[in-house]
Amino acid sequence: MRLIIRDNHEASRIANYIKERIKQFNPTAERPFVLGLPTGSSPVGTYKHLVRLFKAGELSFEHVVTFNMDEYVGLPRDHRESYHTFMWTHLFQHVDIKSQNVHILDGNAPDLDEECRKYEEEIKKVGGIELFLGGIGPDGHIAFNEPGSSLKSRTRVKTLAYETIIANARFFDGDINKVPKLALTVGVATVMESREVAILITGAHKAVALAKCIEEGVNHMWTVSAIQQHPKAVLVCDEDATLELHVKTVKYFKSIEHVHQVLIGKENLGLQGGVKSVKPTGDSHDNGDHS
Ligand SMILES: N[C@@H]1[C@@H](O)[C@H](O)[C@@H](COP(=O)(O)O)O[C@@H]1O
Repeated sequence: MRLIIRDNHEASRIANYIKERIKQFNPTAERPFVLGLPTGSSPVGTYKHLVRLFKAGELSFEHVVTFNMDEYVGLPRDHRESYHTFMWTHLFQHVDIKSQNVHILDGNAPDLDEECRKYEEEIKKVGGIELFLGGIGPDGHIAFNEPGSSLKSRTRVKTLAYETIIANARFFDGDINKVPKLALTVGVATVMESREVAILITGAHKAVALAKCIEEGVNHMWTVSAIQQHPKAVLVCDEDATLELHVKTVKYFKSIEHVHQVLIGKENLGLQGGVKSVKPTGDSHDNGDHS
């Protein structure tokens, strides 16, 4: 696993990385690039840059299939805070993605369990997720996999933790009563089965979660910690999010990153398998498998 610490949340680098991954994959209608996507404030800048790249003619979503992480239950699809509205507002309506290639769980489906089962099936049908971009909650949840979720969980209905309801009240006029109490979410295993995972973590309010995630063991009370067992994972965080980490941990990951940048000879997210001639030894700074 890699930890990349930036002074600012460098949305353009992440967007560029996604662009590069899609281009390298060279997707076609028969073999699309399958991208997992989050909502929340963390990815907004990344989506803005992806739109910019599309408008500049540098990126096409024509053969990209997306699966979103989660959706509230019972919120009308066209509600301003539904994740459907979020995704179309921030990304999909601005790019050339085909609407049939967009997958977002339907929180108003008559049979929610069936909706979740079908979602997993759809993911399987397209050959699994290539790259899952994600965010976390202050309680360390990934998607809506709240503390105590099984690390083997699949897409299902979840009751939101009180902490999450409070955190998300900012989107509902600060009124916790307006925040839906249930959501549909991909499972921890659904995310971890994707071939690559990139998680954005910003802000001091997520510092404890980041520390739990990388300095302690895999634990269902901090579901993002499951990422420790992923063979190709990266966490991108800002300085504020590192506040609860040991100085030694921060120095370690910064030095790894520094060496990596020197080896590849150029600034990039450090996610790419750009080292062709030099094979560094040890974990976290190899040819891009981030293990
Ligand atoms: N279910 C979503 C998560 O998928 C998201 O990662 C989290 C973080 O949101 P933000 O980026 O706004 O902090 O918010 C919600 O809880």
